[in-house]
Amino acid sequence: MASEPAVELDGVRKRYGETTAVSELSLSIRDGEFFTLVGPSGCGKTTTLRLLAGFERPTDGVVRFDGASVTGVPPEERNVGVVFQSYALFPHMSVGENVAYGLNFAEPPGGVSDSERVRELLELVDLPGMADRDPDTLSGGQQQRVAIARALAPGPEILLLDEPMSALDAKLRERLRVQVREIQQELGITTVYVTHDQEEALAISDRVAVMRDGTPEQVGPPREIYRRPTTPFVADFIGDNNVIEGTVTDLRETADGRVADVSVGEETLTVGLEGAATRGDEITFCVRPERLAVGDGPNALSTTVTSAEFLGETTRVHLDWGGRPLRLRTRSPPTGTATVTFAPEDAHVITVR
Ligand SMILES: Nc1ncnc2c1ncn2[C@@H]1O[C@H](COP(=O)(O)OP(=O)(O)OP(=O)(O)O)[C@@H](O)[C@H]1O
Repeated sequence: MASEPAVELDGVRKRYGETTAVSELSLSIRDGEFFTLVGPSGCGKTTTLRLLAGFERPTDGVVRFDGASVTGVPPEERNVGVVFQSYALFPHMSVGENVAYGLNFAEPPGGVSDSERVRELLELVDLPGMADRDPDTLSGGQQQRVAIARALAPGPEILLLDEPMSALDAKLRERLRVQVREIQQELGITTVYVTHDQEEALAISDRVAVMRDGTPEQVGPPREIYRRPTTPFVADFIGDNNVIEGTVTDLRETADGRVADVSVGEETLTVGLEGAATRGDEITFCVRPERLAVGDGPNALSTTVTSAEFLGETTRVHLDWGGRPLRLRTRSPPTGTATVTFAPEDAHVITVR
């Protein structure tokens, strides 16, 4: 028999007066999984995490850990470790005392002494020998790792992280996210992570839920979310994308598979098709900027360059295609006018109506 999900939200809704913070929230998170909630500000990520931590009680629905309801169980009895956006370390305590505080008078797991547990944890978060330091003398990234060590001190079964990197600069964030993933893998701890940063979400997660207006709009592994967005919102929010709408004028079989001819303004484009469609359907598809190429080929679009952003290895070029904006990512940016093309199989159909 398949084991129970480590964490389950079943038909959860949370209202604050007139505001619905989360609705129709049903998610199953597997044991040992690194699961990320990503979405724009106000989509209900923090509320979801607070429901899991036990700081909030759902208006409707059930929260389960390992198959058992914890809906009315207070935070201190949930066996979760929580790390917030701000490090919230106690400035009058040493690093080691901060970590030991996380034990909250509980016996350290594994029958070790408090000081041994602190030593183990500081090693885990790559701050060995820092126990006597003042938190003020550490960098933001190091302080956040102390906060993680403190949350892990009593050996929780679930780790909850709410935007733990948002106070750090970009370089530190990139380094810390790798460290967080390594810590999580080493412990194999079920982790729920909240971020508004889609790149961060793709980089560290086993699975991602893209949230919008209090509901997950798509749940899946990073590659699937990136390659096969199921809604225009996900296509647009995750990574850079060109989302295009048109009308199906024909359906054909080609050597490369089934395609639809799609009328977009004055032009007809050909896109690969996996699902069903009929002539006259309204279709929304997307093409990633790195899948557009300058030159001749199928789906040749005449464009004008409006601006370009140098990103190092590649340049993001903003194009105007008959009044529609398009983005191209390339190592050899065009100037002036450019014909760009994309292969039908590089178009991903999002919706057909
Ligand atoms: N305690 C509260 N009282 C009233 N409304 C709240 C409360 N907490 C959250 N909300 C509202 O619920 C909605 C979801 O908020 P939440 O903080 O969960 O979003 P979020 O995705 O975490 O946003 P952010 O990325 O800005 O933190 C918002 O409209 C917010 O204003």
